[in-house]
Amino acid sequence: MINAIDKPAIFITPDYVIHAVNQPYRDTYQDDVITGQSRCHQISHRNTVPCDQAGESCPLAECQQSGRATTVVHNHKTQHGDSYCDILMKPVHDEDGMVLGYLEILERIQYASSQAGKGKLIGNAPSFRQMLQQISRAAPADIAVLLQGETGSGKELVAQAIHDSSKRSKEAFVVIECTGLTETLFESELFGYEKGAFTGASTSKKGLIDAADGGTVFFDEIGDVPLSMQVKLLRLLETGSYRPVGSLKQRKSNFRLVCATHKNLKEMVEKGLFRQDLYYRIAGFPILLPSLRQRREDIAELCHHFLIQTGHADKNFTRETLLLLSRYSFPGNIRELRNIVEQSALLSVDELITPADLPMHLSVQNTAGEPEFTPHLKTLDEAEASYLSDIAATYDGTPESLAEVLGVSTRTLYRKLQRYGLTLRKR
Ligand SMILES: Nc1ncnc2c1ncn2[C@@H]1O[C@H](COP(=O)(O)OP(=O)(O)OP(=O)(O)O)[C@@H](O)[C@H]1O
Repeated sequence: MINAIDKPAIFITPDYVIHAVNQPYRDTYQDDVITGQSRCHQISHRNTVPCDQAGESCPLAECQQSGRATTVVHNHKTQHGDSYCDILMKPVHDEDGMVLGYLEILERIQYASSQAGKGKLIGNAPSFRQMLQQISRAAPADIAVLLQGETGSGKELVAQAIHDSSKRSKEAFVVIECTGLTETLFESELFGYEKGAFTGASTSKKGLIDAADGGTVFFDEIGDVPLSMQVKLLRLLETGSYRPVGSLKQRKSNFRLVCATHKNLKEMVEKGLFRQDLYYRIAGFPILLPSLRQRREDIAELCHHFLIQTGHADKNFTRETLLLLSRYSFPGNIRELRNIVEQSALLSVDELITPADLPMHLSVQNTAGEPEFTPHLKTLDEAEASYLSDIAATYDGTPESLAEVLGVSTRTLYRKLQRYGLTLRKR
């Protein structure tokens, strides 16, 4: 059975011992597996103890507890260095329904990494990993995804990652920037036009929707589409058909929809600024992107990443500089951090980037009494509480849909909310 799977796969017993392994698994991990002896955590994490004793959730334990298949994103030590893997763990039963062991299938997540310079999306914080898990769930399906997050938090990068790991990845990824689109521009840009449709239309032109046929359309800042255009957008999304300006013929386009916004669309719906029907059409699978403030522990690695990306790989931030950065609020999120890194690298006279090289509003922060930069580490409970608190305040869907996205039962969700004294935002 294992050999018929084209992804890395193993069969393990409840004591974590690997009893069968396929070739893709052997090709992925550096350490040799001795079947009947090696344990999964030794091979994938080089840990002597199971993952749940080393600060990560253990899919085997979860699977044992629930008796059902479970999924989790882990950071594994592979031939390619540290690599995020999307893990599927399934119980395997004998003819009498007794559990024989567990089948673990792994899929490497190519678009993200915990290490600078190794992927497009860099991060390691719990909220970042939660996001990766949601991306991995949503990407292979054709469901409409709504990305919600502050400006500069990586929405476009995530949209691209969803496209790249979908079955449409070989087709076009078309970005439509909705901010500032007038009604005329909206129609001509999206749907195209026929020759002579309006003054200046000396030739016909295909629209972006046509270019996206077979691929993905990313509507950035969907909350900025004025009400008058929302109805046209809804018709396009409902039927997949549209009419180029000046044409009598309907055309069809088959695309996957990903939208992004930094606005609270649900609140806009309540105020009558955004159509409810359009909202439900675009919010098939909402994903909340953490702000940089919610993942401060990633700042040091992101700094390193941007030094490499901007051609300053030979430079380093001093601990004091990292400390100042770790205490800043980053209203512009990762985009702002990237700009700060590039600017301060250019200003530094040698390979060490010091507080004096930071923009003024950062370098004047008082760091007295804070001797060393230490990454902002949280306990797992604190991380869960802060993640749930953010979600509880902003999630727009039903408790059932939220529980499904989070991969827990509705009862578990309510139990956790109660534990941290949280209530879901009123819908
Ligand atoms: N996790 C990440 N790792 C590395 N770079 C990132 C990450 N997230 C975002 N970036 C970088 O930060 C910048 C801003 O990202 P992006 O444009 O995707 O944000 P956005 O949320 O779409 O912004 P806006 O709301 O302004 O449209 C880009 O340069 C992007 O490459």
